[in-house]
Amino acid sequence: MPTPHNEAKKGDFAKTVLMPGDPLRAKFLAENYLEDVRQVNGVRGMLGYTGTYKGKEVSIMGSGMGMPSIGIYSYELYTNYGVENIIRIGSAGSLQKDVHIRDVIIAQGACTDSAWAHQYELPGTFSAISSYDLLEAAVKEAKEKNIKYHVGNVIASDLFYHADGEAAMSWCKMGVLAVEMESYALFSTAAYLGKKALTLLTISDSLVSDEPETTAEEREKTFTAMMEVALEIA
Ligand SMILES: O=P(O)(O)O[C@H]1O[C@H](CO)[C@@H](O)[C@H]1O
Ligand SMILES: O=c1cc[nH]c(=O)[nH]1
Repeated sequence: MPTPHNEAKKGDFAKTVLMPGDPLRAKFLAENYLEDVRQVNGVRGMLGYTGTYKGKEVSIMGSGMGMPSIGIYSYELYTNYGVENIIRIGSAGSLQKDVHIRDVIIAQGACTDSAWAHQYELPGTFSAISSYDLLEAAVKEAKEKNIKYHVGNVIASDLFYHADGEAAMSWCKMGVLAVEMESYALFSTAAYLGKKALTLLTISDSLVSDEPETTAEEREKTFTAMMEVALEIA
């Protein structure tokens, strides 16, 4: 049952796993929101926890940065541990002037500059989308919590530092809300395996305005609106 990247045993993960890129965000969330919490993975420092939230069993585990990393962890959670739903809770850079620092994005779909979907040998382009019931539940919860949120497309990029500084502007023109680095692989893996996935993002910086960006500590500990939506719908 353990994998090269996960030492958890069968039954250690809940049906729903919340996945921040940063394992320390997983630790923060587990320690501050879960009851009866136990660590289930520590391989490579990719911390994973299972506990209860309002009486419901939930797991939280880091995904690491980028599509190869979330591709490994999500595939193993879905196939080896019987996980049904993965909700990514990440940070992202805004690509639209009306998407501000700390706003929440509920990702309806993800574009990519990666070759991720080539492995499926499709006779065309795969549109990676989130699971509608998770999306609908997140929108309902965000409304109830009076959170400032946007629903739409994101770009999952292989590149954080792009040689072409203007590359993001092409996605901006297509109405894409924000840039991050994992959702295309997550949504595609879920589709391929017949599982469910959603991404919630908090805007940490802007590529289109001079709003001051958030610090690493703020990204780890203060993106709680998004985290609470994810916990409620888990
Ligand atoms: O905050 P996380 O979830 O890691 O998400 C974003 O932050 C990392 C880049 O700084 C990438 O993983 C990107 O997708
Ligand atoms: O600009 C950003 C911010 C967070 N994550 C990214 O991938 N890009």
